[in-house]
Amino acid sequence: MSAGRQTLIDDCFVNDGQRMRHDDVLSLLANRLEPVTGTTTVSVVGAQGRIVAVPVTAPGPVPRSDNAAVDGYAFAHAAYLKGPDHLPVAGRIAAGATATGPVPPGRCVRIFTGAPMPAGADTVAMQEDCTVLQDGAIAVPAGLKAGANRRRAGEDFMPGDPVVRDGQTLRPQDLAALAATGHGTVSVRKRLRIAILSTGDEIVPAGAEAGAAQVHDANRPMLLALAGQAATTVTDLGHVGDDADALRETLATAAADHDLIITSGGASLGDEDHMLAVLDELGKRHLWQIAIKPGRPMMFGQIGDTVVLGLPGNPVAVLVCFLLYARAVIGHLAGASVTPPAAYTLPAAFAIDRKKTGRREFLRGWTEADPETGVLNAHKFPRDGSGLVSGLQAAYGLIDLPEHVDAVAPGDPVRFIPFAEMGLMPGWSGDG
Ligand SMILES: Nc1nc2c(c(=O)[nH]1)N[C@H]1C(S)=C(S)[C@@H](COP(=O)(O)OP(=O)(O)OC[C@H]3O[C@@H](n4cnc5c(N)ncnc54)[C@H](O)[C@@H]3O)O[C@H]1N2
Ligand code: MOO
Repeated sequence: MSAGRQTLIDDCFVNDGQRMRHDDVLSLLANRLEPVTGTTTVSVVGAQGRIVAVPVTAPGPVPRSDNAAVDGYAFAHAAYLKGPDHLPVAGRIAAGATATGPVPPGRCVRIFTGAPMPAGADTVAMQEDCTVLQDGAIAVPAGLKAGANRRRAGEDFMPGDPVVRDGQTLRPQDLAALAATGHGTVSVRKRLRIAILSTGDEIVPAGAEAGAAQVHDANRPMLLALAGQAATTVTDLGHVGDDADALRETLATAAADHDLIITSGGASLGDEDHMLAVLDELGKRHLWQIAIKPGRPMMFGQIGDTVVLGLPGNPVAVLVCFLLYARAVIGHLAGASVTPPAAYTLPAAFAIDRKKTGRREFLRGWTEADPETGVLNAHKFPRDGSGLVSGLQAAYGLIDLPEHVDAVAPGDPVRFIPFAEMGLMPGWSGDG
């Protein structure tokens, strides 16, 4: 974060106990956060996942000239309409060659896919449709339209057309567009510096021996993977116990050289939960307690100019809070355009007899076609516990039940947000 830049407004306007609505949390994050990353120039090769800092336009037309879309024979359509259907071959143009020409009327040139159209030719007959006659002339079938099998200069990009816009996260096809329009480099945001910390006396690292009262640290590998994208660098701060001094020191040290710290655990008000007190002591808190389930005790604040997100300890709350809020925070700080994920309205394949109104709930779910009707339904993981990592694995997305809903009957329309819409892509295997 640049020195002297005030990213967050320094007031703690949320009273403890007063829970903020989901939409208001998103507005708060959008209003209080701005990009903190500088810019750098990188090669187009390998730039996937980086965030565009400066919009790019096409300097010239693409294709750069009219060219053949197929291997075959190029000729003037007007002469072909009037003249004989066999055309002597007047030359040959391969892809990459300079166009010769002009092609004399009533003649054709041998041409290959991607080769520039010679002057005097506007139409290409595909070689499979043509016959090479004994005298070497080409018999062209009747019925070809003017301009057939010809690609026009600029039909993909005209000079000045936008190629990528600022705030856009570069996808492989965007790299193709940059390269196709002649760009070898692109100006992108520098990587956002994120630190990840687990808290709790009961936590032991993945792979360590654990007693019956201990819990393996599931959150840290998940958060490191979620936060570790091309547009970020991620520091693993490991784990601290329920010790206010150790937590204070770890957070203060990390704040010196990170833009964002994400913690999990210790977010509520138990005697061993220290996040709230330590954050209040070291910095400012802007939010604690959201009217959602899971993830209610998430906190958002700052230590100096470093943003702090204190996620609850339950792994389900961690994933949900990351996808709903941390992703938006990272986007705002890293200079990305932040847009709400697309949600699909689908019939519920489950029932919920009673839901508390005034609270937004995000259930773990997936979609499945009804075997009889073929209609896609939303299914929910049968158990709701916030500690169930297996439910996260079974899910393909979140079922979003708004505040006013008090029950769900089978067939009721519900909003389903696929994980892929929140940046969690399924892998290569068919079943995610
Ligand atoms: N009296 C109240 N108790 C609880 C409340 C409440 O409002 N009043 N809220 C509940 C809700 S909702 C949640 S969520 C949790 C949040 O608690 P904390 O953020 O303080 O988290 P912990 O107590 O440290 O841990 C909760 C749970 O998660 C396990 N955990 C923690 N870290 C990890 C990790 N890195 N990997 C795997 N599992 C982890 C931890 O062992 C606990 O089981 O509080 C409820 N209680
Ligand atoms: O809301 Mo707590 O976040 O998991 O149940």
